Amino acid sequence: MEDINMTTTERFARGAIAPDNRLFSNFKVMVETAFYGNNVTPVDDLATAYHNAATTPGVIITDMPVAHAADLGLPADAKLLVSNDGKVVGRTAAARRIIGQPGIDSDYYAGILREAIFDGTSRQFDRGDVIVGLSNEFSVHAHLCLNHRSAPNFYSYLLNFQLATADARAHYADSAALPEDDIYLYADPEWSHPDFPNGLALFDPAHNVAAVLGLRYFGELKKATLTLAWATAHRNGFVACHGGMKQYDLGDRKFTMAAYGLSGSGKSTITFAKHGDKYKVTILHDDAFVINQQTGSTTALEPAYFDKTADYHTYDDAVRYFLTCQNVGVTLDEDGKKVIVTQELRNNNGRAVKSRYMTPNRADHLAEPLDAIFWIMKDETLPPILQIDDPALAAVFGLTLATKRSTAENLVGPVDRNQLVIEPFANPFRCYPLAEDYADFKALFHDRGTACYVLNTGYYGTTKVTPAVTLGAIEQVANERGTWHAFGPVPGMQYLPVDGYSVDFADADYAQAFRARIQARLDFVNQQKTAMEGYNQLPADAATVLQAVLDQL
Ligand SMILES: Nc1ncnc2c1ncn2[C@@H]1O[C@H](COP(=O)(O)OP(=O)(O)O)[C@@H](O)[C@H]1O
Ligand SMILES: C=C(OP(=O)(O)O)C(=O)O
Repeated sequence: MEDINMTTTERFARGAIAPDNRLFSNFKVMVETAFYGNNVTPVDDLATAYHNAATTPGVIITDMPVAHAADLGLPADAKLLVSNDGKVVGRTAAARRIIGQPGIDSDYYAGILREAIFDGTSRQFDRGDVIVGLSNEFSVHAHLCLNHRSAPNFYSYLLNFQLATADARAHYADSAALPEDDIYLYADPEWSHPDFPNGLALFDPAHNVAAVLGLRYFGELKKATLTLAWATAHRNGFVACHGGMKQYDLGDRKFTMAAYGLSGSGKSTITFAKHGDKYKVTILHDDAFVINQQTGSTTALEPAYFDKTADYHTYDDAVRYFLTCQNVGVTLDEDGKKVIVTQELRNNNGRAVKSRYMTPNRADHLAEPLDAIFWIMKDETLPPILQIDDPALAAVFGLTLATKRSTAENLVGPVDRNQLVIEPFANPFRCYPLAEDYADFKALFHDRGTACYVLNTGYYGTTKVTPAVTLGAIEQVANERGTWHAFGPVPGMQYLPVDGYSVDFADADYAQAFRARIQARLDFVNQQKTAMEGYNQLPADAATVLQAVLDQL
């Protein structure tokens, strides 16, 4: 069977097509079958995908040329394409349902999905193939079947992941075999159902299939694919990371770091920071990668970047690398040319798919293990940067990563964006028990001696931590320059003094506020014993570590 597949399984010997083959499930069969309908057209080259996108009603073909068009396999005169979604301009976490998790009635969702797929047969779809994971250590074959009306997002998808061209297939043909299904993602934004007014993103992670229904935002397709790829990685000896990763070449040594943060919290800003071009920086990726648990090496999952356009003005040099934009404006420049309007003028969370050429020193795989992990939080009681020396505390701070939701997310119901939320390891896409990620990250700190820092990219008290402060702090860590001070009475934690962000545990209000935040973390750990029928319950040491901090305060 293996010899007719790449790293994951697409084809099956006829005798292996049976209910006792663990690679089959009803969801896998439902989703994959839809790909072969006569309403589905295969699209296997970027020129066709570009043409389909450019001719979709409402798409704007700007007058902004795409840099490196030919290198990317695009028509030489390809332009930046703009498509806009409507009311919802972010990812809807509330739409996610994971088969196999407590409270999810798999028969009910099987019925919903069969009906959705039948409903889709009245529309035209496109299908295409990509590779997720850009090294021979980890690469997964993935297939998308998407409503043709969403041709702009189909084009973005083929750009965002590695298109499975004959060359790319050959390149990854020798990859480590993964005993897993290929990924199949079916998506139909025109689906609607009264029970799911905010859409439905349904996953059968054990069989690498998902259906994204009634949702137009490109990030849904990207993150659905990563959800399955991360779970596959996790099952096969890799740590799944929702983070940005880069490596500084400091002459006599290298400094390899990753920053983990919830959507919109600063991963891209930190990863792409140029530090005034003082250092040669190699970028692995700003959103997703996996760590090989045996060797510590890292692999990026996507060649391109999908980022906010908030910090780019129309004439920013980086805009040359924008391939598509979502939820941004268009106006005419002084020559009457159609150009994009960014900086959130039209709506929040304007986005662009940008090519890898934006980062001249880009690597898909780094052999050197991580020197440091930065947890990005938004917790008013944390100074701009903390160092956590104690490996147990380092893992527990990642486990209880406290942050706020940004406009990258479409919040359903009365959810306050200023409410502190705990999002373990900044990964709301995990579809396996949390204790497994806790064990993986704990091993990085305990066994590999990876250093740990916490960045606060929100407010410290009422003072905003600016990107300049965050980037300056990271630079000091990379250069081993700063002088660290004990963080009040907490053993194993230190902070880097920054003007305007003083730390004073003698201030009773501050000490009390910090204590309350540690208590909130402990409460979160304890709640996992019963929440979701204990699916995410944690080993006792997680609570013990937090209780020990509380006892010191
Ligand atoms: N201290 C900070 N560090 C990083 N980004 C910050 C900070 N303060 C504000 N920001 C802003 O927050 C946004 C973070 O977005 P981005 O880096 O794209 O996040 P992500 O990659 O995690 O989705 C940017 O607009 C950035 O300018
Ligand atoms: C696109 C997303 O994430 P990020 O802001 O991390 O790029 C997302 O979560 O939908």
